[in-house]
Amino acid sequence: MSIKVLVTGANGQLGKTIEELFADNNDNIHFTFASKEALDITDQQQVTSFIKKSKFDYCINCAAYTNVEQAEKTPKPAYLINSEAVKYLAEASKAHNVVLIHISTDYVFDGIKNQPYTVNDKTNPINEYGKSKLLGEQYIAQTMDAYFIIRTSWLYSKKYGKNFYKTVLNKAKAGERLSITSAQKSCPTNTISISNFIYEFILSSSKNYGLYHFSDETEMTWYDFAKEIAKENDIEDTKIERSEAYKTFAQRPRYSVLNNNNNKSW
Ligand SMILES: NC(=O)C1=CN([C@@H]2O[C@H](COP(=O)(O)OP(=O)(O)OC[C@H]3O[C@@H](n4cnc5c(N)ncnc54)[C@H](OP(=O)(O)O)[C@@H]3O)[C@@H](O)[C@H]2O)C=CC1
Ligand SMILES: Cc1cn([C@H]2C[C@H](O)[C@@H](COP(=O)(O)OP(=O)(O)O[C@H]3O[C@@H](C)C(=O)[C@@H](O)[C@H]3O)O2)c(=O)[nH]c1=O
Repeated sequence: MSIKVLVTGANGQLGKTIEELFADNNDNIHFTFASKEALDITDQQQVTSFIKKSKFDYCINCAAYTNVEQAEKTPKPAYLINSEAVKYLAEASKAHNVVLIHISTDYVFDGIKNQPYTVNDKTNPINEYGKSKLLGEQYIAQTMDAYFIIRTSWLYSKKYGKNFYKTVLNKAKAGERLSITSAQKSCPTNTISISNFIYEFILSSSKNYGLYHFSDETEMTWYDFAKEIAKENDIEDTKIERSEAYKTFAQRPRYSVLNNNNNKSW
């Protein structure tokens, strides 16, 4: 029997990675990749009819509002996409027996802890993006049982989307001087790693639903990460300067390493 999987927000960096890795597979898993244009998750009617029509087994929600700076300035769209629309997905998934796989973020934490955050740690987001993502998590947990919420950190793809890796690489290649903060620490996570993690849930037909943490394992600051990016691409890093206080509009957690070994399932 084939397994039918809907991927929302399919043109983002995670959606594109899942498509590249798994669209052609020998596991009888049939993916439908829906871009924002094909399925706007803030349109409740569209969400309901899209999910009802195709009898999906899983929905991987890769759609999100991910501009942390802009969310702080004009929060409304972030709440619409990261909270309200997630509720629509949860309600439609529940009504049509679809398992919802939803991606969340290390920014649900305040960063005051000095040890990796477990799924049992108290959330306390310090910016609007983090608050909107936490509300999305809460809507799912209030609405349904058959879900996987996977929190990850500092996601990057070397190929797709807009992210820190590509920004730094492009600026460094162009010979620009970069001032990069060392005031935050977490684990950059390649979209390939989390795509594999997600695929395993589907392959295994796991019913250990609940909240998970998944990140790559190496802790570093953004400054360390920028240095790594230069090194990996054989670019001279003399123009990458450490900054203690790079000015931003949104606050970020000082420390948001996730503990991957203590997942909560039921
Ligand atoms: N990026 C990161 O560092 C991290 C991301 N995450 C989470 O991982 C998940 C995937 O993120 P990532 O791939 O990086 O995000 P991207 O921003 O690369 O992709 C998100 C996609 O969602 C689309 N989208 C926006 N609004 C809607 C809508 N109303 N309906 C349908 N699609 C929409 C975007 O389209 P468009 O661009 O046209 O608006 C974009 O294609 C998200 O849940 C994010 O919160 C978690 C931790 C870290
Ligand atoms: C571009 C740039 C950023 N920075 C700082 C700003 C910020 O503190 C940090 C990272 O900047 P960015 O804006 O790229 O990253 P940011 O938007 O904070 O990344 C976050 O995105 C959301 C979606 C998540 O869920 C998080 O896990 C995390 O990945 O680096 C510099 O210090 N120098 C620079 O030249």
